[in-house]
Amino acid sequence: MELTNWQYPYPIMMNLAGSKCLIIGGGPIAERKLRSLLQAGAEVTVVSPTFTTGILAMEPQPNVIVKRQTYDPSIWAAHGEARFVLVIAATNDARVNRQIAMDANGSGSLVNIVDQPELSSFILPSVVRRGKLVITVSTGGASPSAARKIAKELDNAYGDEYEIYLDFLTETRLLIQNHVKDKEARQQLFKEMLAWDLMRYIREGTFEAWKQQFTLALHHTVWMQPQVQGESELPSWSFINEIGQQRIGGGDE
Ligand SMILES: C[C@@]1(CC(=O)O)c2cc3[nH]c(cc4nc(cc5[nH]c(cc(n2)[C@H]1CCC(=O)O)[C@@](C)(CC(=O)O)[C@@H]5CCC(=O)O)C(CC(=O)O)=C4CCC(=O)O)c(CCC(=O)O)c3CC(=O)O
Ligand SMILES: NC(=O)C1=CN([C@@H]2O[C@H](COP(=O)(O)OP(=O)(O)OC[C@H]3O[C@@H](n4cnc5c(N)ncnc54)[C@H](O)[C@@H]3O)[C@@H](O)[C@H]2O)C=CC1
Repeated sequence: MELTNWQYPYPIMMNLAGSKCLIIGGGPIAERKLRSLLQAGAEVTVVSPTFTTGILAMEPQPNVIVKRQTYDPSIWAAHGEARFVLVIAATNDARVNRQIAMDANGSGSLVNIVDQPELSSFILPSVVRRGKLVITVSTGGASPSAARKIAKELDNAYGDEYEIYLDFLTETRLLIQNHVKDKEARQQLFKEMLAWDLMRYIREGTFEAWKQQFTLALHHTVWMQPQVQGESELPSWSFINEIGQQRIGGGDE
């Protein structure tokens, strides 16, 4: 279906930890959306007269509130000031879903109407995760199956080593941010880090040994010595870069 009012979707990553969300409907589609909202740390109210066994199994969780009733606009008022950040209309009744889209208007909530993307303010992509790495695929509603298929291909292409890799980059980036005061040197270093063949070390099993050597060497650089912090005379970043490129085992280069 052509999403007539979806000319140029704006992709964002949201922090939903502790945010209140609402799902109307209790079928497999509602269940799928509930699962992903809970993983994101949201507090979810689910309104429906019937539920899948999967939803009922999630009911005891402290951040799941189940209401056994058909949709009623009073849910907005009953909820008072604390508005729902996200609302998902996932009933199998297109008219009810449309009504929810209208009632949500002006509530400040973003809405996903599972059978009418043209009434939605957000839609969900297919997702592949490797720790901090999140790869999302969207076709803007053109073909959810195609989005899923492409995500599956990426799922195969990006292995678990990316999780280890990103954890290392996070750790090292923080360390460098805290210790290397010179902005240009910092940014140069972040770029250089990407050229190090760390994925190869991870695959070869030499990563842990390399990391130990790297961390040790990094802590011995002038940057890590408290007395030189903030001083104008900074050593060249290329020193750390040299350490980064030093391989351990796995043959020579
Ligand atoms: C617009 C959107 C709104 C939204 O839900 O956010 C939407 C709408 C609709 N989906 C329909 C059908 C199917 N959807 C899936 C699967 C997924 N659908 C998802 C997202 C989206 N689906 C949004 C657009 C995403 C995009 O294209 O970028 C995924 C990616 C994410 C998620 O749901 O979390 C998730 C894969 C998760 C994974 O990776 O596994 C499957 C396959 C399956 O279930 O296995 C089928 C059956 C096959 C088919 O139709 O292709 C129908 C027709 C209903 C009917 O005809 O009855 C509509 C309504 C319409 O098209 O009008
Ligand atoms: N966006 C997506 O990814 C997809 C969307 N769909 C659409 O999503 C709809 C829902 O799919 P399923 O979960 O498989 O349907 P389903 O028929 O299994 O479940 C519908 C649920 O909605 C509840 N419901 C019905 N009327 C209600 C009301 N007035 N108030 C509250 N709850 C109500 C029912 O009790 C039931 O729990 C489908 O009709 C289809 O159009 C289908 C496939 C994928």
